[in-house]
Amino acid sequence: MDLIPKRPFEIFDKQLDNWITTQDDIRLRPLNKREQLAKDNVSWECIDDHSIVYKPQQPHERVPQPSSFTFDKVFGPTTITETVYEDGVKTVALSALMGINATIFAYGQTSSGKTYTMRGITEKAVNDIYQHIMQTPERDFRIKISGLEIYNENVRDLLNSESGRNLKLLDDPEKGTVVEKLVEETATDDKHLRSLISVCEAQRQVGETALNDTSSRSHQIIRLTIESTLRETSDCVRSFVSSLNFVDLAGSERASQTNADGARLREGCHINLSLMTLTTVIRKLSVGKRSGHIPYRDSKLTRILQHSLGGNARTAIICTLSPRL
Ligand SMILES: Nc1ncnc2c1ncn2[C@@H]1O[C@H](COP(=O)(O)OP(=O)(O)OP(=O)(O)O)[C@@H](O)[C@H]1O
Repeated sequence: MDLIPKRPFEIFDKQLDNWITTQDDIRLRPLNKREQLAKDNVSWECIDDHSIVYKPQQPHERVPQPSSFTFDKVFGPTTITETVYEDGVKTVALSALMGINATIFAYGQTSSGKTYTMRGITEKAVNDIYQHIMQTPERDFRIKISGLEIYNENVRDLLNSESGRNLKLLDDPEKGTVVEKLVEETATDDKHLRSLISVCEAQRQVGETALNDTSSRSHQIIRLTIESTLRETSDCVRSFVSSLNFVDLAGSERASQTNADGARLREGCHINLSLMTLTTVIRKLSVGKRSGHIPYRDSKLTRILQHSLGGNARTAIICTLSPRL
């Protein structure tokens, strides 16, 4: 699986005061209007396609050590999402067409560009999936979609607003963890699939923080289940079933930085705890069989994604980074 680092590195996550171990890509977003008006400086410099370095803004500022980091790919502020998709996560996404479970995460602090990046990536992947279907007339494809969000450790169906705010997780002996009563729709074509994705995005819980007027306060998982069967009998593998997960994580944050209190503060605690569990699970998977117990059950996010993280699975993580920390 893809989480085994080819070049292990650690990125200092200033928001959580926590080291996460991962591989894969990082995308630095450009300064937004507010930051430009405030004449903010960019705190990071992309040295080349694989390296990024932190530039302290104050003479006595605490700087993460080391202050330069290596990734599979570094995408600078002028890079468009199409390039992030093509040069980064495309091969992982399209492996779901070959029967391999695939998950793409956007991870980063609040307002760093996770939702912006993940929407673009989902759009490009849907284009490629339907292009592949057109070019593979010998197979019969069926695409199903479900969408959920995990908000304060409660699971909500994004395709069925009537289903309540706290769906149960059940252990199925064959399928692993399943979400009770989660609606799964079959897409009739790409247009229908796009409209269902839009329904999920519109249903998601957002709130205002000091860093983002429309901050996503939940983890969102859009899951495509791709089934394909060979029309004629032959020596080739006849049927594939796999899932492709697009996971837009809630932003990691420090309460002081987002001026959080009340509901926002409670949300932030849940968000940070489940991100901690996710990083622990990923770190343990990265070291392979020696890692012992993997605490999937410590958060709903990792429980739901268990089969997509371990086993017959490929994973890509895009860390998004704000130009100002
Ligand atoms: N690469 C980019 N180019 C241009 N604008 C961007 C880019 N990335 C993000 N933005 C803009 O920055 C703002 C914050 O982005 P976004 O909402 O995607 O952040 P987020 O990480 O999902 O935040 P949160 O965790 O608070 O939900 C949005 O207005 C978005 O349009």
